[in-house]
Amino acid sequence: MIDAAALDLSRILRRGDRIVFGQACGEPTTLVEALIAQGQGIGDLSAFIATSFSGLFTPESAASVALSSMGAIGALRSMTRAGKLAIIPVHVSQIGPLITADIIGCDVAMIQVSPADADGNHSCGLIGDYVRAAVEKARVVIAEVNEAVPYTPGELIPASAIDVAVHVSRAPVEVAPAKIGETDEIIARHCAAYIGDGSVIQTGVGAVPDAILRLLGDRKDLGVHSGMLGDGLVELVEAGVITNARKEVDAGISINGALIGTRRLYDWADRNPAIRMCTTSYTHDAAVLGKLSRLVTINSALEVDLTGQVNAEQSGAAYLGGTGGQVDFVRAGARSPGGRSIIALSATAKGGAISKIVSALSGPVTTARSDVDVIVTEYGAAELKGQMLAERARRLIAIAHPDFREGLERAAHDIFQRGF
Ligand SMILES: CC(=O)SCCNC(=O)CCNC(=O)[C@H](O)C(C)(C)COP(=O)(O)OP(=O)(O)OC[C@H]1O[C@@H](n2cnc3c(N)ncnc32)[C@H](O)[C@@H]1OP(=O)(O)O
Repeated sequence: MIDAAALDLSRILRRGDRIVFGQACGEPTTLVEALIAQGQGIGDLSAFIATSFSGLFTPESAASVALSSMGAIGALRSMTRAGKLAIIPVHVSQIGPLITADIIGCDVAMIQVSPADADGNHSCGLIGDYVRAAVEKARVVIAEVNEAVPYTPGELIPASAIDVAVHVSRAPVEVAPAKIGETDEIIARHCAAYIGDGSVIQTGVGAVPDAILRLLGDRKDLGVHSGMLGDGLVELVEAGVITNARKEVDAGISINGALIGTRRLYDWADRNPAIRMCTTSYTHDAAVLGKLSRLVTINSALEVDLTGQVNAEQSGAAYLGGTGGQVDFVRAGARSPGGRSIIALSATAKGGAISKIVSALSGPVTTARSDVDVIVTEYGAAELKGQMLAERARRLIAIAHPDFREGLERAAHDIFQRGF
């Protein structure tokens, strides 16, 4: 084990190496700082990270390492704005397999782990997801062993798999709960209506998911199977609302890939058998998800067109979101007996200047109209699964902001005049 000050990457990395970083709050910030400081001297380095909330990646850091990601999620928007982030459209379920197949290259894995247990195993702490795939593929594994990272059940990395262990004691990245606005609360009420006793929920983090969780205090035996969880989880588990008792698999355990929150969440998760951190090949896997009944998935988007095509990635030239786990979970929720998949978004953006229900998307299709189930805005829920195109347009216009409905009616008339 070495101290961070002694880390000389020029002795470990080779020119042209491809690096994979642990993501979200599992980002190894000491290693990222070292790479940004020393990368130019090594030369021609590239790296993949799925999301980043640290703020360490800036347009200037691109001089040390060329970064790619599945989107501009978290603090990566400054990078897309500056044209310094290469985007790989990929479902979260596929990131691990793409690393294993050497399509997302991984010569060096840079990860953050907890201190080792008595058996010499480090916990992946705040992130399960593609860490193991990176460790198994890399020529060199560099681990930031952080005393402040909780030991979470699930993904363990044996000390023997680590080539360079760097000892640190610093607060991991935290993401404070989002401020919940009036619109978020109304959207949350429409979404919560789909969550009953025994439902298994998947949400992202952010204002709407947090607002939904606050509305579930009277439900019984909720389950959790999610790609990420925030602070909102803790209260519902402690209140006995989330028990996972009725899940067909992983009964009694909240399944999760990433803890994205504050110290409160991290302390709660430490050696807590009520949670298990898993790989994305498990959290987002169709075969695993297919075993769960009453799965309700809730994700967000930038815009939805009148036929139900969902764009969660790009508005014109601005890359704002990402593919993420949306399609994995939309398909799973739609297939689950008694389950639903919800895309929740406010009806307008830019202070009400533009509608998010649109006649034509300004960016790519993230979720196909043939996969989409329920769209929710503050004006209600549009159930689209199995509906004809013209009926979809009627239902979506009904949940658009009133100021935009007339224009959307005219567009729908033009699009559907042949009677689709
Ligand atoms: C750890 C993991 O595995 S991450 C996996 C989870 N992520 C995913 O699944 C990826 C897909 N989802 C996403 O990326 C996000 O949920 C999004 C981008 C769809 C929505 O993110 P939010 O932060 O809730 O969106 P929000 O409504 O606040 O808008 C974000 C920005 O986009 C802008 N925007 C939103 N909609 C539009 C639109 N239709 N047109 C133009 N701009 C828009 C907003 O104005 C805002 O810009 P600002 O920051 O300059 O004010």
